[in-house]
Amino acid sequence: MKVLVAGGAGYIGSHCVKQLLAAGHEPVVLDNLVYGHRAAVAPAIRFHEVNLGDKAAIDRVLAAERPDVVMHFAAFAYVGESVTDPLKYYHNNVAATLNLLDSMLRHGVRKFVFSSTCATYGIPDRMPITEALLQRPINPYGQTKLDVENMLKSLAPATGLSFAAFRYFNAAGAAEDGSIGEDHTPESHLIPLAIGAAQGLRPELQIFGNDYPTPDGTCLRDYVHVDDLSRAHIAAFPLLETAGAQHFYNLGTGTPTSVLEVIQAVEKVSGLKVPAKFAPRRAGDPPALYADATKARTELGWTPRFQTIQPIVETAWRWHQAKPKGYGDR
Ligand SMILES: O=c1ccn([C@@H]2O[C@H](COP(=O)(O)OP(=O)(O)O[C@H]3O[C@H](CO)[C@@H](O)[C@H](O)[C@H]3O)[C@@H](O)[C@H]2O)c(=O)[nH]1
Repeated sequence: MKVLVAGGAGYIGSHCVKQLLAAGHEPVVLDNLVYGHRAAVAPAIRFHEVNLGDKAAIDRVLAAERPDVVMHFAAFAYVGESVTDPLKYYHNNVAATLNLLDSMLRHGVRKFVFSSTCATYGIPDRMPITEALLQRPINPYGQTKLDVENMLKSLAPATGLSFAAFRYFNAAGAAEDGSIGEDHTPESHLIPLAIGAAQGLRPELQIFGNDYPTPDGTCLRDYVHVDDLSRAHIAAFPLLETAGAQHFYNLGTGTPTSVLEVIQAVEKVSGLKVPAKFAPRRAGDPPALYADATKARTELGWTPRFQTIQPIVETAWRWHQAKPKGYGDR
């Protein structure tokens, strides 16, 4: 398949591009490089430096490339910031996606894979989370992703668009060869911050809340390896052959891991101490989120190779050791 990967220079997108190549597909990357890194995409891959706010530019790319499938990873994904600047989230996560879909449909491209999130569930009534649970996001990040899911649902019957929307739990880890990994500027995610603190490259880690109703008082999350996520996207291609098909899948291991357990894993893997202190809760953080991914397992044959936090942190640690100096600078 020829696959246009929007956000292909970002964290999850770049890992997916690598997996697409390995599976014999033809990825083409579209990215504005505001958060992505050119160095995360192999030089041989065709690259369009385009902002999804620029409708004419997207149109030109779609007309020139005519891909079989579009995968869409380009979005803002920092939960804390979504609380302080929701408008930015509507521009970048909803309006930008509409531009992309509009252009796709005008050029007869009707297969779409969308990065959604477990943040669409908000604070769920039950755990683990199945796809059937009510979606009631508690931050604009989750809300904008749910808005796009709803947009896709209403477009599919009318336009023949077929799509798979993946509700990721916490994407984590790095390519096993250490070539690419997580690097956001500014960084807000737990594992890179904990590793940076251990290396003495970042300030002491703040643990956001130790009074949650969880076994050790810190939030529980479901950390899923980025290569496992990527494999699910590729496994969905056959489903997109049916015009108007709509698919939603949770992607997580089902293993709940607390913030303190992540810190312990980083200390064990690195042999270093993570300097950390307790801080107030962060707005918009649900106490616990972990997946029931039975649907992806049965319908896509998807089984995550990484089931627990330590081997995931091992890949992240390897990447942080290998990362070229200045990689995230701009
Ligand atoms: O400096 C930090 C950073 C994070 N945390 C905690 O660590 C956990 C994980 O946080 P983070 O790595 O920021 O991920 P989440 O906020 O859980 O958000 C991720 O998980 C969402 C689903 O909830 C995804 O959709 C988002 O893209 C992704 O950022 C949370 O309990 C945070 O409160 C800290 O204690 N200190």
